[in-house]
Amino acid sequence: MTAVTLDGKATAAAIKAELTVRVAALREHGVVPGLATVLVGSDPASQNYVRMKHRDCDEVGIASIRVELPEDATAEQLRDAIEGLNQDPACTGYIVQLPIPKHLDENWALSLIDPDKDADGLHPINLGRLVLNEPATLPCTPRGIVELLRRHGVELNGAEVCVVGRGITVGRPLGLILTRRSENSTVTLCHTGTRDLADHTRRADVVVAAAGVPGMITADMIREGAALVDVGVSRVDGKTVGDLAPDVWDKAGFVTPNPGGVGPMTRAMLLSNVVDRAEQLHGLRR
Ligand SMILES: Nc1nc(=O)c2c([nH]1)NC[C@@H]1CN(c3ccc(C(=O)N[C@@H](CCC(=O)O)C(=O)O)cc3)C=[N+]21
Repeated sequence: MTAVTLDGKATAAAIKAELTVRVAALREHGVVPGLATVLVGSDPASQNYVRMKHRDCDEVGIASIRVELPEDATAEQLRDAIEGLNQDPACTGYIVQLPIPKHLDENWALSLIDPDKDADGLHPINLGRLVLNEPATLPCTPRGIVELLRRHGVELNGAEVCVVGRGITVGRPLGLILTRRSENSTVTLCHTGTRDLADHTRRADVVVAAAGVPGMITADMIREGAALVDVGVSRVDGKTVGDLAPDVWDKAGFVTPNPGGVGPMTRAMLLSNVVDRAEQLHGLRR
């Protein structure tokens, strides 16, 4: 274990402390930020994530609203729930917990969210703003990864970053964020169609593993001293397993533990997006 730990849990705690101050200031202006979650169905992992998000809200003083729909909810019920939150002044930001049951269209549901209350940054308007270099609410996991690297002094300016995975919540938006002038990285976005993955990961100063394939990034695939970010969440024998193999710790310079890395940062950035939204909705920023 020679690598420095990119401690997401501790960094998230520091961010939550900063947010607590901003929430208190909002409350002094008579503004109470409120995060709502829409959970469709009863997947135990999703229930757990939603529970953690509400616990985080309590910690920093954000009010929280839970909306729950049955597994067999109709598109009309989901639309009514989303439109209800768009109209609800107590809700300053919200998310539709993904995945939703297969009979419902995820992109359709995301498109119904008021972009000004989109705490996940996954509404097409916000993703479009990101592409266009306009101010946008950014997706929580990519934002959390950038923040975690920055707070540990990992250089992104001019760095070669290899992102493994082209999903809508992580890989694709992360590539867009890192190639902005403010981050200034050179990004290689790898995926299941990549011919020689190791050829790309070996050249990288930073590897972000967001493929969801347990242990797929091994020590022989990375450059000595590289920073490694593990986004993978797979269940193997009742344990959470990431995309990094344990042997990377002896070769890398920085590694995110998993759990305790990207997950807590994702939740902290959700809170941060809610506070940003509440400040903006009430004319206190931007
Ligand atoms: N609309 C939407 N937004 C999301 O942000 C979203 C989503 N849907 N669907 C599911 C994924 C997954 N996700 C996680 C967040 C935190 C942890 C997390 O904090 N994990 C802890 C461990 C948790 C445990 O103890 O089981 C850790 O890594 O240390 C994990 C997973 C957010 N997601």
